[in-house]
Amino acid sequence: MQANMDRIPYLLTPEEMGRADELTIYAGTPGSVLMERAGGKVAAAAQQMVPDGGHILILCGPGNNGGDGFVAARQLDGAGFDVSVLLLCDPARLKGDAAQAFQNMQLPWSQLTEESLSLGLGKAGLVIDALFGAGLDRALEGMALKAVKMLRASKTPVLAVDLPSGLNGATGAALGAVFEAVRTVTFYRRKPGHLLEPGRSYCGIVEVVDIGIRDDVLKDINPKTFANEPFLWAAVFPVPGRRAHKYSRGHALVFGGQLQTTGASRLSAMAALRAGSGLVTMAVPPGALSTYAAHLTAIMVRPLKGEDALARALSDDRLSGCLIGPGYGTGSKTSVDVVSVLAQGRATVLDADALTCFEADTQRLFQAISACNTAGWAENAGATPKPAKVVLTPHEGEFKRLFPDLNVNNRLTAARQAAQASGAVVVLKGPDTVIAAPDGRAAINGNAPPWLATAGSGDVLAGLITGFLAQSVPAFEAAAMGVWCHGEAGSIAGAGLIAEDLPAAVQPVIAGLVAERAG
Ligand SMILES: NC(=O)C1=CN([C@@H]2O[C@H](COP(=O)(O)OP(=O)(O)OC[C@H]3O[C@@H](n4cnc5c(N)ncnc54)[C@H](O)[C@@H]3O)[C@@H](O)[C@H]2O)[C@@H](O)CC1
Ligand SMILES: [K+]
Repeated sequence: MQANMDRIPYLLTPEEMGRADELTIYAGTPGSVLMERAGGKVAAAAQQMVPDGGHILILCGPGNNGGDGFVAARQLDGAGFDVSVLLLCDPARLKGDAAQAFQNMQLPWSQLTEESLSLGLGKAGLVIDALFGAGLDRALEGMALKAVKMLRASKTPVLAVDLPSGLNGATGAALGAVFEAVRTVTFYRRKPGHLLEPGRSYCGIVEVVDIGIRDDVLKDINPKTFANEPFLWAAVFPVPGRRAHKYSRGHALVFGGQLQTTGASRLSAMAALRAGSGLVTMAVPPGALSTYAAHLTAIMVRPLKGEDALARALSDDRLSGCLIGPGYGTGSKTSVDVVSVLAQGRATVLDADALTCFEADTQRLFQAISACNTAGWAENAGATPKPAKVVLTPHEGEFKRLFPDLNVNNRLTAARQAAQASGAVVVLKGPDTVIAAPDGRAAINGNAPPWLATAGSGDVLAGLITGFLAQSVPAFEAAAMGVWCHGEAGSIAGAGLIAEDLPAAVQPVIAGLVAERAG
């Protein structure tokens, strides 16, 4: 259990981290000891960043983040480095462990002013930002704000303690001006703000260091936020057994658009096949059938013909995952078809047009999702919400159309609230895609290269998730593995990629995951 908790990529909000500190202190490790270890690790990082004898300027704030700075100053001085300490507040304001660390420092210090900072920057090879960490509760102002501007102009590298000052650790939001670090040393576990933009861009390289907090505390805290890394879903990653056949590996149904827009859903279907779905069928308008057929080989194509075409397409019991939306059109027929698909109770991904068409009537969508989630369960099968079967994959614009009241600037909370409101797993796409489940779990993705911002990339993602759903992977994990594989495929395809390159690039990603699991 302990070994596994080590590997689960938990992210702790600053409040949860405060609780981890409290529980550790309660269990017998004084806060001053934690601070000593934290400051020591910061000093060690600083030593790697400046040559022996280099000058290090340490900016210390009024709380425990500043306390870590005092400890680092003492240890760096002891190791022979030339350090200057600039204090933002009156030392009389320091309290508790930080006041003690200041006392123990026994080094000359100065007030942080424009003059002292300018003097320090003239000789420093590194600045340690120990102004504010988890306790920041408002935008930087006064001399802290001026310091951000002066540091930016001086181009001196910054090592941030816990978080670059000015950044909200829970949301990754800039509360105003923020220090730009080349490296951030944080304690015990990463915080959401290290992965969510713009926070991630301000942090530089994030290093997580051990300060002696034991994983036992996690049982009390029960964190529900994770980095989207393979350990999160490796246990349910679908690997075919030796006796597998194509019918045992799932059958995905992808709905295709009209003749003018066949490309989007074709990309999705290819991706569903690459994700490992044993069979993929496309249900397409009869007038576009020959176009689809001419461009697809391993994927079956069926015409959606006649009044009950949709019902017939959905009647195959072996279908295990559906995707509707890419290139489907935003007319009222789309919303009717989506409701019909969801009424079948199958695991389903709704993307693009299948989201936009509900802009004026989101309740109808949420009711259809609820019906999908409960389909197949006996009415008396417990009152608890049923596991989500539906995945929504909006980009920010689509998200705002479906959830106009939610604040997309706080992407983690917005995605969580959207998942709760809709009863679906919500994949809020972006450079820091957030995957949120109605049960409160959320994962933040960090491996997507900016080259993925290209036409058709989202269609591939929707297809990957559908392919995993079709193999009976639960919705949250299917969405998380789809997003991760998409990011890795983007890195493999590399600079200059186009969406057509992505399905093939998924193959080495899957091979790598399987090899890692075997080894
Ligand atoms: N025992 C612990 O709790 C540990 C805490 N550690 C450090 O402690 C930090 C958290 O310490 P604190 O909770 O004291 O918080 P901070 O050190 O981040 O600062 C909180 C103080 O700053 C003030 N403040 C907040 N925003 C301000 C603004 N914009 N302008 C001026 N003043 C502002 C607050 O009123 C409060 O007095 C962590 O980030 C980490 O660096 C580490 O030493 C490890 C152990
Ligand atoms: K800081």
